[in-house]
Amino acid sequence: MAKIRVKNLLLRTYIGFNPEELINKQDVIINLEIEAIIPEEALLADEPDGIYNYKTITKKIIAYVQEGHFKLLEVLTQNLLNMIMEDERVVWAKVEVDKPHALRFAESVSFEMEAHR
Ligand SMILES: Nc1nc2c(c(=O)[nH]1)N=C([C@H](O)[C@@H](O)COP(=O)(O)OP(=O)(O)OP(=O)(O)O)CN2
Repeated sequence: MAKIRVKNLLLRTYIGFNPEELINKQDVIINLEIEAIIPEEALLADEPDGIYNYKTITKKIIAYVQEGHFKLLEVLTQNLLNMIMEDERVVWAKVEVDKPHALRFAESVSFEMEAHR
């Protein structure tokens, strides 16, 4: 078992329900923690056969977020967590999605959710 962290994935998407947010993309910053089963043979051989490939899930998330339209930050966060948990090799995962500049006077606002199998 190992914990994979994808840190500060900076993407742009439609996020929010204010009129201007419905038509203008905004930055979101995504942080992932994923506890996944590591195949013993991959460790022994130092080969990627059967590994939980962190690039695969990251690219899937990039495509989903950049092509999506979301009103609630909690919906985007929950959907990303569900996507990660679809893989049976994932034992536990935590997702935090920041919406920087969303609140006047605040550096950022985020939702954090986690799930375990
Ligand atoms: N479980 C693991 N998954 C992945 C590993 C790993 O060591 N363990 N390593 C890789 C790649 O080496 C990755 O680190 C770099 O891949 P790449 O340069 O293709 O990533 P990019 O996001 O820069 O790819 P682009 O297509 O150029 O955007 C992957 N998984």
